[in-house]
Amino acid sequence: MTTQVEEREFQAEARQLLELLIHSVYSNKDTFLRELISNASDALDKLRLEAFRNKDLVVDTDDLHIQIEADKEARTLTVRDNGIGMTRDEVVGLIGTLAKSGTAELRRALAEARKADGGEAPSELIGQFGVGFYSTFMVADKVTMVTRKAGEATGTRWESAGTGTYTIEEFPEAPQGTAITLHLKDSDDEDHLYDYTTEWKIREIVKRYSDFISWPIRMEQESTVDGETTTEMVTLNSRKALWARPKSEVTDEEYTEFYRHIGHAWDEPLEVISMRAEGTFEYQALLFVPTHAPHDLFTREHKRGVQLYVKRVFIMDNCEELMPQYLRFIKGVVDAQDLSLNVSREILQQDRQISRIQKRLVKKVLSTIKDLQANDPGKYRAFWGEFGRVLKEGLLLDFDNRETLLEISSFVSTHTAGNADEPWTTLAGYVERMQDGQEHIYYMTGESRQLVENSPHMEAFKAKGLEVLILTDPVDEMWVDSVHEYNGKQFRSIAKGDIDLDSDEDKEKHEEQDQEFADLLAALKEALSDTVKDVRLSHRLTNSPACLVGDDFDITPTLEKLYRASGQEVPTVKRILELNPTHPLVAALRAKQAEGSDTEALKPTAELIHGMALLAEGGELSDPARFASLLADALARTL
Ligand SMILES: Nc1ncnc2c1ncn2[C@@H]1O[C@H](COP(=O)(O)OP(=O)(O)OP(=O)(O)O)[C@@H](O)[C@H]1O
Repeated sequence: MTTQVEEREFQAEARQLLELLIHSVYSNKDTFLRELISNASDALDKLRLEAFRNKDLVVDTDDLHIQIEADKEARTLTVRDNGIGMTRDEVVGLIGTLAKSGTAELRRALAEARKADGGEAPSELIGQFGVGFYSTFMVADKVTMVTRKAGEATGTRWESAGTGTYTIEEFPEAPQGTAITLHLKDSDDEDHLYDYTTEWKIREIVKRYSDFISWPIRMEQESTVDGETTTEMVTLNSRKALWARPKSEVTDEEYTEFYRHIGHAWDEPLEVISMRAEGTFEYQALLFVPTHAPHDLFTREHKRGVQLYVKRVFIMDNCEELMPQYLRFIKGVVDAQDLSLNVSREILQQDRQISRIQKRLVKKVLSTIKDLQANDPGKYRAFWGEFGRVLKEGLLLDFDNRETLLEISSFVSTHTAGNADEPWTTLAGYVERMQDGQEHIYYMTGESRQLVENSPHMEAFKAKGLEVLILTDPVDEMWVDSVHEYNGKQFRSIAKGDIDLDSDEDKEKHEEQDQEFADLLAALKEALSDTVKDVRLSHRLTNSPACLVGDDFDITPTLEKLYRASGQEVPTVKRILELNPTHPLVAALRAKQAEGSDTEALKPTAELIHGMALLAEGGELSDPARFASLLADALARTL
């Protein structure tokens, strides 16, 4: 059979990354072996599962393992597995391109670091990201991969020096699985580039990073007894499932490496949660709260959550039935004893035991966060900064745990804004600071802190020193509509409904003002009938002439925008224009009206006031050109 060697180019991003790795002075080069072993272990998991599910697949699963072969003379190191393997298209797609999350994030971080430094990016950055297969180019100047997908008749050989191109050809004699051979660079201890053909070095790396891998990692070992040299195959890893060992017997380092393996993560876990249930339905769980949020946490691509094992056998990644959406950042393993290996997503969805496990896991995660909040505020703040936005989705979705979620949530408020040490308040903190006679927890939603803080709606609250929660995450727009109270105190939007913070005495004055301004209000209402549903006097303004408010159950303009951005049709909600009777503009307008100016003449001013109110809260004018021309006319008349 003729095999044609084809030369191809790496995708542009992959080329940049390779360039970086080849010239990297990053000190921890040893991690390349962890990445290769991790990929091989995943490939073995996949094969076992596939063979179990697809009885027609002709594969030998008797001795699934990983083998490391070092050749001192040739200066090569090979990591071989007899796992699922890859087709030619998969090799091109998975290895030749760079669609992966971690690497995209790394490129972004590098570009940012470059911009900040104005020069070279610190190569230490690389070490914080899993660059997977590509990390081999830190230690090798040529990499050869031979692979055959389980069930396929022929294999593929891939080779690259990492300099922009790779070759790919058919390789009929490839055994099932994948063998990756690194043609090692010369060792240079100063550059942390060790001799990766030495047995002790390989042993050390496997022990440190991959001891828990459940498949045997084997290597030939030479020993000389009485001048006679013999070789034997030894297994380098203990293969102990970490979740089955008591927490006291596992070191932090072991947990970290395990977390990195299952979570495809590069950071340290913030918290480790270990659980076990015995009795009618036995399971063990090992969960991790990450330190950093992955960048794709808010995209549909985000997939890696909790893995399901059944009696030590890997069954599936991202088992949504075990962890609700709003805790999708939690990584880990649940190993259930009493499920069938054949279990499918459909079965899991209906399994009452599984939903019971989920309930317990959720309670445990939430109580861990609560403990952090009480006992380690620094860690809690780090957690909240990374995952608060996701956790708040639970306020909408998890009715059972709503109270706990409200307790462990934090918010920016007018009391905390700008305080770098204490940027958030809990609701308990807010309630403690409530003024005598204050009944509600006040909040305002909006697109940014600055817009909310400077919004006219805040004026009376600032004047009276009343604290307001500043809610600027998209999810805030949603939960405030379904969560009505915390500890008996109702939530109240300061941009909705009729807010009146004044005393009884003031209220009498308001009645008089309402009468005085009645004609003006009616005329403005008529002039603006296409845009607003009512015009009334305001009791929340002290400086601005006007603001726009919604009725209690109206959706906010920000929410309207969010719905539209997600492609949903929403009717435009007409709002209420509130005027400040003490503002000179409003007072003068009333005087003019009393003199008998007609509604037509009032119309341009009415439009301008409405436009100003919209701009003041950061809104968008529907016809900016018209607003500008009305403004120009009005100014011209003053000159
Ligand atoms: N030994 C292998 N056997 C089968 N497939 C493999 C093997 N090594 C890599 N692959 C495939 O190539 C893909 C890319 O591997 P790579 O190590 O670059 O990234 P990854 O493992 O997906 O991500 P991460 O770097 O975040 O761990 C893998 O997802 C897998 O599908």
